[in-house]
Amino acid sequence: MTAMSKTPLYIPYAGPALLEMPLLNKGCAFSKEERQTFNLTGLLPPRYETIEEQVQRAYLQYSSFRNAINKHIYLRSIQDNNETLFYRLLQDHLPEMLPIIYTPTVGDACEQFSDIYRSSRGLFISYVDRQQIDDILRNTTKRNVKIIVVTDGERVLGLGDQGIGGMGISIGKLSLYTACGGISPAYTLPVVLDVGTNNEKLLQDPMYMGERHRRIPQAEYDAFIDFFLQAVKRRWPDVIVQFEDFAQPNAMPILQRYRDQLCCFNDDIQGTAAVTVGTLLAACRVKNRKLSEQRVVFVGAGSAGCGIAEQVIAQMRTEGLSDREARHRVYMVDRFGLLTESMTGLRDFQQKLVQVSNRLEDWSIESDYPSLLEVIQYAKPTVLIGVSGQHGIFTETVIRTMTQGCDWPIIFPLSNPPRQVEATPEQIIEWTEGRVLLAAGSPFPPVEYGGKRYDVTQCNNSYIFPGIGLGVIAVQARRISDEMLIAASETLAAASPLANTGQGELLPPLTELPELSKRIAFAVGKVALKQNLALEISDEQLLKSIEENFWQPVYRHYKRVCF
Ligand SMILES: O=C([O-])CC(=O)C(=O)O
Ligand SMILES: [Mg+2]
Repeated sequence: MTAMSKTPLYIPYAGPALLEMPLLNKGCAFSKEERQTFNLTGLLPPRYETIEEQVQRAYLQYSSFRNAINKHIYLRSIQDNNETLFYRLLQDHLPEMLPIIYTPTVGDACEQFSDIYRSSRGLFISYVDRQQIDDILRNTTKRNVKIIVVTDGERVLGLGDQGIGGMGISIGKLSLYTACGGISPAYTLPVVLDVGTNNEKLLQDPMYMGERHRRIPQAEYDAFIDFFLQAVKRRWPDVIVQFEDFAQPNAMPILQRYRDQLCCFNDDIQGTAAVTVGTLLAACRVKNRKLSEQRVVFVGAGSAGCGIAEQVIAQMRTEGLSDREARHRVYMVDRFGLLTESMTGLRDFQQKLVQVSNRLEDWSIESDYPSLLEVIQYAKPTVLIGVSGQHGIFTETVIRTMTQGCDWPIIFPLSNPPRQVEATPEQIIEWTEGRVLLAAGSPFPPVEYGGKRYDVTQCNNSYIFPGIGLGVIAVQARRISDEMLIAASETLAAASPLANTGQGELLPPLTELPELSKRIAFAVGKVALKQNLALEISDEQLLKSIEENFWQPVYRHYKRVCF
């Protein structure tokens, strides 16, 4: 794409200030005429460059950094200097750069946020500033925000409480909304709510840039979340709010409280569920079996695990099982073992997923609750999903025992980043002797085993959320329903190269993410229309709206206007 996009942009900015606006800056791609018009002559090296030439230089510099975090810092500095160039660079090198701006390197960027901080991006909303919330939302230069990713930094990936370091994940997710979902960066806003941190290391760290106090009490916290969301609604009534990396005790209650009040969703609960069910459906298609025939064990019964489990159950019901039958097929294992009806202290959403005791009567178990290994021995699962954040919890014995009980097990170690993974793809391939349908939550390099190369499918939310955002914007949906998420999963499963052709991976390559996001957007938009949650438009108009909303990293021609 070398052509400039057609319509000119009328802007009142000029001189050095224009070069400091990342949404408008073009660096040496400002033409001679533009340099005259906007008082830029002499402020830039004299050569006029194309974006391709700029990408070439940036890529050379990028490649000169050896380690991932330095590459991340470099890319983020381009993003803060010239967003069009940043996204064009990403577009040209998507599979290489996705792990740098997103999982896994974004985890390091969150942990080291204050150490590597360079320039401002997004909004830092502190509890102490809450009375100024309306002013804060007016302080951003972005007037027409369509997607906010907000975190309170309490459970960043599998890395726990990172305080304001959570800003890194809000920025990373929104970069994917643009790179893969075509949402213009002018419409996105990363937010971190600073409600303190319980991370002692951060509280003691002289570099830490957040408020230095422990997390505020629950009642104040709940009121603050409400205060924030009401202010957001006043400022941008139609915005999509994506909740990201909230800790378990808050994630589900916030979603339940607000999902009928504004257009919001929780990526860790619903995005993870949608991508996992989509990948499971693809794996079942490869095996020529239904999801409702599988027995599924989850390791990790937090909001992510329980969210996926509910979505699996919903899918089994659509395949003809009763709710009871479906729930019998799903086993949740947490720190203390299998969730059973005799277990106390469970949260509401866990309570619905317990196994009834009389189904376990034949099991001979060693302590109060069956261990993971005992669940594998007695329940004989065909699917094993890890969302525990516990590295090494899928031991060799666990995997070998599972393999004895079923042909072609489906095993998804989903915890992020890679050092938290339940077992590495290499270990799982070795212990199953290559007879496994595998997907991991983070990117992993291909595995050589028995003279064969196994590419590792990445089952990550990034296959889902950019398409949902695009679909919601294209039809101006008012809410995000479960049915819209199911449509996203089904669209993903239908795109599985392995299921469709017997070749390739379970999910399409990352290079296809933009095209896949458009297909997901179409499916999501159609469901929103059917449910009367959106504008009344035809299929052709929907397709057109998706294309029109899909922003491309191409410089526009500028004309000068006065304030
Ligand atoms: O960011 C990712 O890669 C997936 C995700 O939401 C999480 O692990 O919290
Ligand atoms: Mg997350």
